[in-house]
Amino acid sequence: MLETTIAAVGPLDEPAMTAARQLQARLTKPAGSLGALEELSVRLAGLAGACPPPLPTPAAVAIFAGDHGVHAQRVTPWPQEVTAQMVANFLAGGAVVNAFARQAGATVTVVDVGVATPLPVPEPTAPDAATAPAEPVDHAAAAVGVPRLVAATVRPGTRDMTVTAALTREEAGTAIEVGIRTAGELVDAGAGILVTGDMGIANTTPAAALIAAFTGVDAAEATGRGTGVDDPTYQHKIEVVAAALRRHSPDPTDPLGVLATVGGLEHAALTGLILGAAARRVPVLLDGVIAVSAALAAAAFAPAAVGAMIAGHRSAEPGATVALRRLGLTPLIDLGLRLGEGTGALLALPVVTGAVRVLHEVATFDSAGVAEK
Ligand SMILES: Cc1cc2ncn([C@H]3O[C@H](COP(=O)(O)O)[C@@H](O)[C@H]3O)c2cc1C
Ligand SMILES: O=C(O)c1cccnc1
Repeated sequence: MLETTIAAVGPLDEPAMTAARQLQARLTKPAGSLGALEELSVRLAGLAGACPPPLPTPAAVAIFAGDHGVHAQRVTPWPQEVTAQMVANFLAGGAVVNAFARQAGATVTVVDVGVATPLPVPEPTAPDAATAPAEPVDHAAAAVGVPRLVAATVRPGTRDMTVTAALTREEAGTAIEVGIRTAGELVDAGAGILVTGDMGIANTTPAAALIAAFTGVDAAEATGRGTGVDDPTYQHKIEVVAAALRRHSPDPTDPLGVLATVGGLEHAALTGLILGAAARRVPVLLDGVIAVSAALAAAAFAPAAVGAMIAGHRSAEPGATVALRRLGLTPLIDLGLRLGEGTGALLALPVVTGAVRVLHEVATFDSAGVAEK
């Protein structure tokens, strides 16, 4: 499935991009006045092979959840059980990603690709103060439905990458295929854009290792404070990333090997989601540092996959900026977010929709009778 997906990832369609550039030039606004939205609209035309491209709606966020053996190295202050507890929170609709998904009218699919502790049994559905929205939900919310859980555990968490490979190549490949399958199901169900989400306590550590492995920067440049570690823990976390890189010397031209040795199950599944979206020529809106580390892997498998990627936001994690620079992507928003789950990407969704809506709805100088300069 990975091979056929990679083979299906093609270049952007030049005639559609030319048509979009020509249309942008005729719309009732000074040329270039919509800044980054103009180039985004051109790229989405190239991805769809049509001008205007379809509105990127409805949106579907896929949150891949997994645990990490490197948690044993004390790279995060949070207990591993929080991964499973947050999955339950996603399913109950109580996390930040749920609030932003309701706002954006996005569906939420949670894919357990390797949570190590049993998922808490969900409470009966009576809303309580913790999960009930403060106001009646608007009609966008009515479209999003109930968060869905897909059980696709490859193994209950990775191995500790400072001791051994986090995954076998086969396990990494299976997790990638979970992501490809998820992309296919969401697109078949009508999604016009896929949004990346992640949950996995300690997952900023393998994200940093992946970014260092694919870009060649050293561990200190790729590593951030994740959920917010203190100075001694931060220094230790950099050393953990450096130790994993020394142990495995991952080869950036072998993305499956990189994901297996220093990656994570949700990182691999996100790689598959991105490749699956690119193969179906549907845009994929990237969230934070976990998403962009997976995007580097996707680009290593299929360089043309970058054409389907939109950087939703600039995570505060320094590795995210390193990865975005390498991918040649400019994030749409920069709000100092460092949460993950898909939250930053969902906030950027109206920007993407706006970029495309312009091509559908804005009058031309001719049609509106507006004089040109
Ligand atoms: C309550 C809570 C909710 C979260 N939602 C996303 N993350 C984020 O933080 C984790 C990564 O940070 P680190 O590598 O420092 O552990 C991931 O689970 C990520 O999705 C959360 C973390 C916590 C604690
Ligand atoms: O950028 C992210 O996605 C992120 C940052 C910190 C912690 N968890 C996720």
